[in-house]
Amino acid sequence: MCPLLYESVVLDAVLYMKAPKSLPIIGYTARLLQPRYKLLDYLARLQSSRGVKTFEIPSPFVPPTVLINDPACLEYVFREHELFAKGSFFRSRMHDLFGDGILNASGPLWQSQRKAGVNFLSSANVTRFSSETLPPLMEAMHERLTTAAIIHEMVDLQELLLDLMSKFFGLVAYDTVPGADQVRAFDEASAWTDARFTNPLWQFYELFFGQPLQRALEIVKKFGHEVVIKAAEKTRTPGHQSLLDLLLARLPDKETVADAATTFMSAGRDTTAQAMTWTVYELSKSPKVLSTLLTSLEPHSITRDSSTRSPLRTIGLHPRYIKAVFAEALRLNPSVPLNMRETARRCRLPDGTVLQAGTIVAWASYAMARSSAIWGEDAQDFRPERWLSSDENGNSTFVPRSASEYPVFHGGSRVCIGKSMAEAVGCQVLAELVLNWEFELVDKETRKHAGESLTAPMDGGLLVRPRRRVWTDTKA
Ligand code: HEM
Repeated sequence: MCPLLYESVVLDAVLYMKAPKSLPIIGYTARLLQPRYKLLDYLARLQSSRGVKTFEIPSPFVPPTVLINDPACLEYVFREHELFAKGSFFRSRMHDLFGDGILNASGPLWQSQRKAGVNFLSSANVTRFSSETLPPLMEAMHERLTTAAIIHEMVDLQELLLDLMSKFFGLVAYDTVPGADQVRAFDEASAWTDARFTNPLWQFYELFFGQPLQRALEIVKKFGHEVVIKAAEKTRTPGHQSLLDLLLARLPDKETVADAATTFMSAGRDTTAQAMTWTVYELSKSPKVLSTLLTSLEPHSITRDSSTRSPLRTIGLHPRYIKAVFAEALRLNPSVPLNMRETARRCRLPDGTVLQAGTIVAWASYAMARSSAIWGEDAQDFRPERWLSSDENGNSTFVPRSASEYPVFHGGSRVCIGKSMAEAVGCQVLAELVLNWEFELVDKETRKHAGESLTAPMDGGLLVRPRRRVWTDTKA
């Protein structure tokens, strides 16, 4: 027998295991069609019972798909980014919404957008945005919470945070705040796009029922087009280049710039707002962590008037603990809970699994976070301390984990370029919120889970009753 054929048959048969409880003929189709959070919980259970093995997820309607769980395999995927590409399965589903925007682009178009983005998200800009653009927007949010507190009204904190981030990213990237209709249209288009990944008959379905998607896409595209025209006509401020200026200088036409702009907005706004929402949720369930957080923040805060405190606005001065809280909340509630690549040619994963060209390689950050093989027996617990190590003088250091164990911001050459921005803004807003507000969950009993979207919004929002935090002395 030809050695290549022998390897393919034997290794595929031995190591290419089907995930358990796969049904005959339809395989995993029913599981893929169930609500996203059920699929994620199932994948987490699979990982905790079977460890970090690679599984085939069979479905007759999609290309061969495997789920990888081993950080060594994911490290290989991140390292070999040309072998594990975005692929036609991903791109065809994302194209209507993102066109040739960075998340969907490859080759020179990707490189140009990445350079523009990295340039734009320099640490000087991140500091400027979080110390100049954010504070007035936070003021407006405080006012909204104050009104709610006075009249004992409940608010959807997720909605407020999404609104805050829409305004923030709109201002820093485009000098324009998107309207409510535009934000709603984007959210709707995102949910439809997400459904394309699990509904094998999406083209057929959209032919009959896809009008809402078409309407939403029209609004999103119009917004992208308008901000680009506005930026192209604007007189430049010397020494100050907006994201759009950088994109216009590097990309071939205005349509691609509009796609790129919409993609950047989406990559930053939803992910960061959702991460903050899940962090407040985790804190509200863990009073001990909240109390440690307040104690850690207090020396780094200033009293602005009799009732309001602000965290110091320099990122470097944020105590380690809030960074650990944010990282831990994201670990358990990753903004991109499930991700994928497609093999460009036949290859073998580090665990021996042989993959044919055109195989979808998926991984679930949500499930990996719950794996005791990766995080230890308390993997399921919200424990920010796991990110900190203390020396003999009690000084703590934040100890990052590798991208392949903690793929929340992806890894390799397509690692998220907004990580520092997300951490700076996330920690800033969270510090300001917890220093000034107590949030009582309206529904304490029901476990919250992610809704249907390309990212992980909290389904049903985060309904809270805000109350001013009272600082009686120097301690919380
Ligand atoms: C908590 C917040 C965030 C999380 C969890 C997050 C996560 C991710 C992940 C998982 C990817 C990889 C997507 C893929 O290629 O499959 C990614 C890519 C990206 N992110 Fe973020 N992100 C966050 C915030 C931001 C922010 C604030 C920005 C910018 C303003 C941003 C800009 C980008 C861009 C441009 C890419 C594409 C990179 C490339 O393909 O080369 N992200 N992010």
